[in-house]
Amino acid sequence: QHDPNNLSDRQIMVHLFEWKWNDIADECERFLSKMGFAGVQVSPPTENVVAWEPTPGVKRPWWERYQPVSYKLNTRSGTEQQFQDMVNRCNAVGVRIYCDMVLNHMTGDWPSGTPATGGSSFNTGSKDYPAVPYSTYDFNGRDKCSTSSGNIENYGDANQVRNCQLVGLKDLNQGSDYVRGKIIELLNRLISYGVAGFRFDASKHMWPGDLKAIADRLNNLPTDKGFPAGARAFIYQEVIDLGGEPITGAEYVGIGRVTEFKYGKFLGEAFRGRNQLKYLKNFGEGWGMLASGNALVFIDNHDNQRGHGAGGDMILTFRVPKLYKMAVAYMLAWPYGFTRVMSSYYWEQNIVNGQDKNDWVGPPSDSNWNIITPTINADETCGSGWVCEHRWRQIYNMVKFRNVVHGTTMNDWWDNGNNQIAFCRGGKGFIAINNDNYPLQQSLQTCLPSGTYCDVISGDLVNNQCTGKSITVGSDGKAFISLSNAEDDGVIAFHIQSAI
Ligand SMILES: O=C(NCCCOc1c(-c2ccc(O)c(O)c2)oc2cc(O)cc(O)c2c1=O)[C@@H]1CCCN1C(=O)/C=C/c1ccc(O)c(O)c1
Ligand SMILES: [Ca+2]
Repeated sequence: QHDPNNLSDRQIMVHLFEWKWNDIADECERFLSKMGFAGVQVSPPTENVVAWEPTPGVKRPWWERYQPVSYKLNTRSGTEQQFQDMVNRCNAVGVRIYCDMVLNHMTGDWPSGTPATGGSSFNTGSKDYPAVPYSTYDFNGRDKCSTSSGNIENYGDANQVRNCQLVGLKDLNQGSDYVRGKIIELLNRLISYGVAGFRFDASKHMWPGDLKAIADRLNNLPTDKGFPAGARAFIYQEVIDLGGEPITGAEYVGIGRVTEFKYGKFLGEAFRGRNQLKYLKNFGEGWGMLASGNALVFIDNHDNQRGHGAGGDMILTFRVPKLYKMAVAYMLAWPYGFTRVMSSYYWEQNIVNGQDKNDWVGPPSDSNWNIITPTINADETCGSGWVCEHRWRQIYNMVKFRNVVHGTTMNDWWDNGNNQIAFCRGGKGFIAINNDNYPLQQSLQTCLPSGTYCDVISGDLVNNQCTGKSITVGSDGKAFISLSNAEDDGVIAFHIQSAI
């Protein structure tokens, strides 16, 4: 269903991509809880293939975790016990855990003897995964897929997209009672540990009817893990739908929310100058996107931040920090969808003919290929190869902003007819964005009570002082907003809880 099972004063999820379970638990307790995050999307917890040089030079690519070998909870992020500890520790401080679940397929083709993160054996030639167990009868074969290769060849054919193999990945038959039973058993085990919901990976490649049948048979969330009686798992389905294909996100909205990839694409285009920001006045359903209550929105995700995924080269990432922070600030101030903040790790790009040859690089790891624990610097940013966008002041302060204004609508929109915009959220928050190449200098309606407020983008409210800009609002709610195009950040934002 569509409710994230979040605490009411927490409205934003963070994707701690490739983090270890122990490190996520630490982050819940030392940062995510106090900053008002609703929950964490964690990487797939199911045992996956150890992808050692599928092609020369490629070692332990991030996408190995999207090739399950079994439903045992042993991965580079940790053991089943560490997983349970993480869920308990995060729930205890009000931060939910959402699991990224790869249910559409098992692995691609691998030589016999290829290892797996939990030591299980498997044979891709005979589609044999004894640790589940799955055998060839549990997969879509020639009876379901009509292409000569057995793989998806034409995204214009909805049957192929569901019943054929995605890039050679062994395609499970979710129409089979046995396969449904194994999937439901896995999801109910995670529910019993206190997980609040699931990302259904590659949902476009599964029949909505099968997903609904599975979702309907899940147990209620356990009251002994702090959920209200009758609570149901939050479900958000990855459906890459940028239009132009027969399969649309709309087919899946009855089961739960759907990832709205148009959102990040449109904002990437707008902030990169392809579209004037003034058009963002009706951003949402008015742009052909899903209904707000059905949408899971984000600026970038683990796949398209590498340039080739959905939205391609327009997607904003940590590599263009000024534009990225402006787009994230807009997303977190704008009353549409349930928002997800990406938290990445660094990798050195090697762009050849517009494509990053290193787009496969996995998380920071040591000489034994164990994932490295993020170090936290004195200024609360991350080190040792982790970007931790969620720890950037401009981003975590906008998480707070979104929580403060939750429940209000957007009002008092202003724009300069180009790329300077501003708007209120009820009488609780105000934001101005300048993406023109000249200063924004205007007296604007902020909708806030008169007083002095700290800009939460350029600084914080500390010891009743503003470490960044301060703004004085008059009795008419107006304030003089000055935002040069030459500043570090093209945003000013303040709210009733950043008042001095
Ligand atoms: O070139 C690649 N893949 C072909 C183009 C991307 O196609 C994939 C899509 C995909 C792309 C576009 C679509 O419109 C679509 O319906 C599906 O979804 C996946 C989901 C998985 O769980 C595992 C995968 O290997 C893929 C995948 O390869 C490289 C090498 C193999 C993995 N991979 C990748 O690039 C892996 C990508 C990947 C992995 C996990 C994801 O959740 C995801 O969204 C993409
Ligand atoms: Ca499928």
